[in-house]
Amino acid sequence: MQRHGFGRGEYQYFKYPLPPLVQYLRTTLYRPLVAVANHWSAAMGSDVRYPDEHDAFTARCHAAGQTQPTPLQLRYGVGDYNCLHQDLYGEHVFPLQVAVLLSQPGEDFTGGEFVLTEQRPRGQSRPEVVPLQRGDAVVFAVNQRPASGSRGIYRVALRHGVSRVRTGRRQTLGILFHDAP
Ligand SMILES: O=C(O)CCC(=O)C(=O)O
Ligand SMILES: [Fe+2]
Repeated sequence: MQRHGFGRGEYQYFKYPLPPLVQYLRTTLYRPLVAVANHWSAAMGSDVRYPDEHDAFTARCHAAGQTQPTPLQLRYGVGDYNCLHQDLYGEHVFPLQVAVLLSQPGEDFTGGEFVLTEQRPRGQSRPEVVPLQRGDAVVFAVNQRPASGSRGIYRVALRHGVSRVRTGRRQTLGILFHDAP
């Protein structure tokens, strides 16, 4: 889990060409997320805009030397966990990512909860556990998202991780839309 952050467990990045299902999920999930990404970018005062199709965004990553695919499979056994982290690898960052739980909580494993923390400016981090069943996907911010308060829009910084697996085995599919150098 070194490159992925820190923790205990196995992870495996897919290579190009991606398995057809992973490729399909990456390109089709991208489309509805572009509107959110562009809205967030404008709200946070950034000039970055994301193209409608994932191919065009991949071309942008590749032109900047970010050519390594980032979708990955993660496997956690007893005692494994994933420290709170952000999957930032280069200049080009698509601000949302997806994780799909491939195992059934309570049957295949216990513990191993998907955890997010949200940090408001000058604030402490607020934890959030996202309850997932096998086959559920969670869409979450890679780095920052805008939030509105009484004094306008401010940035919330997110981190994500997985609490310790207590019994069994937990598997996930992680889909990031930017590639890595
Ligand atoms: O195993 C998980 O639920 C989270 C994996 C992860 O860190 C990711 O998909 O980026
Ligand atoms: Fe991650």
